[in-house]
Amino acid sequence: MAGTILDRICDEKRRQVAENKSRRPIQELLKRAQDQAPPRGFAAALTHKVETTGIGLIAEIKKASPSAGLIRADFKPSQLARAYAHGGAACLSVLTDQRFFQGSDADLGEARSACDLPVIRKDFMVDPYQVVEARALGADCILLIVGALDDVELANMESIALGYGMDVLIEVHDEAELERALKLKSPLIGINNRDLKIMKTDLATTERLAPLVPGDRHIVCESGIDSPVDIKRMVAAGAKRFLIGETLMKRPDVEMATRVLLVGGGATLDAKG
Ligand SMILES: O=P(O)(O)OC[C@@H](O)[C@@H](O)c1c[nH]c2ccccc12
Repeated sequence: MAGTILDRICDEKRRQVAENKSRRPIQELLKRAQDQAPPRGFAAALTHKVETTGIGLIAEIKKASPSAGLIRADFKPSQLARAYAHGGAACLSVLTDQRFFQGSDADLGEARSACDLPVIRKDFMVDPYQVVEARALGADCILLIVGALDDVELANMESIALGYGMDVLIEVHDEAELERALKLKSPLIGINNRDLKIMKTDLATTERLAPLVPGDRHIVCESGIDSPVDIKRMVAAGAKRFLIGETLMKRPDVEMATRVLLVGGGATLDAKG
């Protein structure tokens, strides 16, 4: 049987990383990573918004995806970053994968320098080289997808990221993956409502897994959130942190859409409104 979409993406990623390694030796990246200002504090910014407004939003900058195709034609990462910041997001997520999401490393730099929000490099990490690359690009957090990595790879990449002072979002989709995620150090546990193996979303995933997440970890409810009603449903399931892309990226006025979603979902306004 042919592999899943996730397998295909990761195979392609391994090819790209091999290419990048020969083009840009790790020594060069290590130096660039070292020259960066310290990370902005991704998990801390989320917690701050949760404490001040009730909801911490990671707003995603995503031009296209394998499941949706082209999401937004008018795509300017710096403008979108400012809109999300003014709309009340705690953090940004920037897709840097080119082949499947039409993103780029440059998008991350543009978004991050346009505002003061912490940024997660949203990509498929299959090699420690990419963690150093993320820091060299200025990323404040990385994503590790449990379903794509073994325990040794996860622990290794997590420790490199934590060593740089970055945060790590550990993404799971089922009970077995959650159990493996809980062996790691990072408190940020992303429950992906989208099954990356078949690209279908179901909010019941968060309802099923949230009760199994210990109180010292923070649930990030990811994917498929369409409306304030969905937010309220996920809050009732125990989520206070959200990762939302498509719904916001499809709206012409992204700032307004962000605010409407947050306030409609039950967030109170903080000082910035
Ligand atoms: O656009 P949505 O349905 O709101 O989802 C955002 C985010 O959760 C999704 O883009 C995502 C979650 N995990 C990923 C891993 C790789 C690529 C993308 C993702």
